[in-house]
Amino acid sequence: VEFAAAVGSGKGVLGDTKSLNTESTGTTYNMRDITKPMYSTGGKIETYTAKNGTTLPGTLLTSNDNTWNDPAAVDAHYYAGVVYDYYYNKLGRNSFDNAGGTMKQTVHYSTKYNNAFWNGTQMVYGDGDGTTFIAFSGGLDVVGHEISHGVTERTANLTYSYQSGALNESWSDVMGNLIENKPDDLWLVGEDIYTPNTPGDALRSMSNPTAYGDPDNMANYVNTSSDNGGVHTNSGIPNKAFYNFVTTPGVTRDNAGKVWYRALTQYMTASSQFSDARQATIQAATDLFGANSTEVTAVTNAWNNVGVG
Ligand SMILES: CCC(=O)Oc1c(C)cccc1C(=O)O
Ligand SMILES: [Ca+2]
Ligand SMILES: [Zn+2]
Repeated sequence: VEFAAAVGSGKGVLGDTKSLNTESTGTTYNMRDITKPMYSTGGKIETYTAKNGTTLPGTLLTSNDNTWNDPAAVDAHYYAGVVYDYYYNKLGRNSFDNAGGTMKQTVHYSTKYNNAFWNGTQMVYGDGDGTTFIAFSGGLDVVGHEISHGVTERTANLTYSYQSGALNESWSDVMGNLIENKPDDLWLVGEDIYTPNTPGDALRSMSNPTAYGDPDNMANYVNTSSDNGGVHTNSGIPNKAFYNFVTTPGVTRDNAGKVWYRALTQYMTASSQFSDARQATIQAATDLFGANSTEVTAVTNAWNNVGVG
């Protein structure tokens, strides 16, 4: 039987209704998006549920009427499509592996699980405990962050500890920010899924890392062994460098993304340190816009401002 692309709908984690790309089998519907360019080589976006267990990928979500009542799954599916589109349309990357690999995500992983992660082949989202976090797929910057861990793993493969780990984290925050592109709280990370009872807070701030206790200058680099050498804290320094760069007059968000992506995929390696990231972004900006471009001047000043010379 020929399966066909269909459009269903469902409410997301924050109660908003979204249209979903699904697959009709003729009698039922699968949460499977077969509309992306990667489908020409068999690539799809598929969403599964772990039913609060830890077996992956779990069970592919189905519906008998193409109306979907699992908010975490609705957002995971829809936002994965948004992330695919950004990488394909803005950066020319065809899925996380640049080979049209099927993007799989599993929601309802474990119980009250306050985390989301890329496990090397797929995305995994916890539901949160309902107080510190709600379902992790409910934040587009979070979904972009997590899938970008997959991109990083397949490219520079930045070792997830100390400075290279902080770069790994920062590049995920940057891509999540570019993909979410939310004007009202542009620079907050994870605001949609963090502490539902405390409006206006977030996991991190890229414009003002110190507001959340994270450094925004090399002079305040946190020397610690916890959290793999402070990867979620010291990311404030490259995050602030990106903020400086992208907010420089004449630098567009799209062009800033092109510079950061080219640096990651062409110049950075597993052991890259902050100074190597500075050099990689300067070289990428030079490649793309010329040695005397606004972008080269801006990115150089951006790193100088955070004390990375
Ligand atoms: C922006 C998403 C994020 O940082 O998620 C994590 C959380 C909440 C805990 C531990 C690790 C991560 C991660 O994805 O790095
Ligand atoms: Ca955000
Ligand atoms: Zn991360």
